[in-house]
Amino acid sequence: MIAALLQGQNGRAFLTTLGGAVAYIGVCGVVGRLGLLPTRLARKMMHIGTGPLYMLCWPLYSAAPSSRWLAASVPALAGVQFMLVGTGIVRDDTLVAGASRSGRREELLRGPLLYAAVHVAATLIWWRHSPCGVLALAILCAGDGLAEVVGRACSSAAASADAPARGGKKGSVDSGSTWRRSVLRALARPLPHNCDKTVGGTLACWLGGAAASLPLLLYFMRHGMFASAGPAAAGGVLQWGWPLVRGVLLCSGFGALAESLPLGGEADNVTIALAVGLCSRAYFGF
Ligand SMILES: Nc1ccn([C@@H]2O[C@H](COP(=O)(O)OP(=O)(O)OP(=O)(O)O)[C@@H](O)[C@H]2O)c(=O)n1
Ligand SMILES: C/C(=C\CO)CCC[C@H](C)CCC[C@H](C)CCCC(C)C
Repeated sequence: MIAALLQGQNGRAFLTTLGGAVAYIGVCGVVGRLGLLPTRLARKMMHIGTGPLYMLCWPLYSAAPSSRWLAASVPALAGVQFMLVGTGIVRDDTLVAGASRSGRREELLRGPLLYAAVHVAATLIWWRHSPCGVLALAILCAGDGLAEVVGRACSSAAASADAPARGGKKGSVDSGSTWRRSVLRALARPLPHNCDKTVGGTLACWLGGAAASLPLLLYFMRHGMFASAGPAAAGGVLQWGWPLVRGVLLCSGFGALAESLPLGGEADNVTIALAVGLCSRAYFGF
């Protein structure tokens, strides 16, 4: 029965998605364990890459109603794996090295598990018949992921740009570095409503989320993924042009606003996806 199920188009699609998940998550783990990247960046690589790669597999599935369940079973299985490792039932030091900040297995039970749950929910609720799921996951992965990477980079670049000016001789700084220092200071400025996050990080979330969403939406449109909604869907917005770009920038802006909120913990994995999904539903209409 299972062999027969795995022989058809959906079986091949499932095995491709599962194989991709094992491979990509494994690579991130090895990168973290071998110290090829700092663990924080290895974790960001996993956070940023798994979602878009997962969605690239969606057109492989058939139009059968069961397809979304089969696709969603991959993040669900990953979530089970993270739960088993996070609780210590299964030992997987490579996975811990790739998915945790501190190297502690218990961390897998928070952000990563929520992230997997959001992927399951977005797949079952929106699947590939609506831009909501694509936007929610793309902005959660790319936007939220880049926010930390760019935000930290801006803060440290601004701090080191200011260091010689404080200690150097008067007049020893040329206008070019003055301009650069002003830009870095502006990007490193803390947000008025959340002093733990910066303007640069939030801009990266907004623009990075939009930059990841647009090609994915165009990829889905090219595969006729939204055709079931009918040509009049979204008032014809779902085609390359300013209305599409405007909608993506609006949804990504809502995602960046949600990411910037001082909610603490890993709640932003849910709030970003929810904010983007609702904004997308309001703008595109389905
Ligand atoms: N809009 C943002 C987001 C993050 N950061 C920088 O990245 C650090 C960590 O951000 P945070 O979102 O709290 O990261 P995590 O919650 O650890 O990451 P994740 O969302 O993947 O759980 C912040 O302290 C800040 O230095 C920033 O400058 N601006
Ligand atoms: C460290 C992470 C998040 C912290 O906010 C990433 C956690 C990874 C997920 C548990 C993996 C979920 C499964 C993927 C969505 C499936 C990817 C398949 C694709 C082909 C690589």
